[in-house]
Amino acid sequence: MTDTAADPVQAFIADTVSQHDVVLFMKGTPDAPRCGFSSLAVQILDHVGASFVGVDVLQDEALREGVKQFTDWPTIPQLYVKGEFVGGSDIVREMFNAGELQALMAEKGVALGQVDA
Ligand SMILES: N[C@@H](CCC(=O)N[C@@H](CS)C(=O)NCC(=O)O)C(=O)O
Ligand code: FES
Repeated sequence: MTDTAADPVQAFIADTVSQHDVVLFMKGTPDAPRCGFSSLAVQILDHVGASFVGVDVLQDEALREGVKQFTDWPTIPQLYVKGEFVGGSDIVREMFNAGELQALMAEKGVALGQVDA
């Protein structure tokens, strides 16, 4: 367990995932992903119509490492829904293919098919 109060990067991650329903820590931005794994996660989120906040870990080395510590998951991308870690691109793809990603969003009260403001 990391002490978020003592670590500003951990605190930033905790705040970000609590303030936004759907957050993708990724390489690059949703409009310009800089890795195929991040690109795949973006495409799936767009496809299901989920509005999400993309956080580019390539902008900050401490964030790139910190997000791995946050949920003890070694890679990027990382998807969070309502503050809970869902998985990386393999898990997101498998859940999408099984209809489970859409079900998870519905279960957690995340509106799909909304146009970004
Ligand atoms: N199989 C992984 C693919 C993601 C992956 O392997 N990411 C690597 C390359 S982009 C990574 O984050 N490595 C650590 C790093 O770049 O800091 C998934 O399901 O998300
Ligand atoms: S940046 Fe090389 S695999 Fe993601």
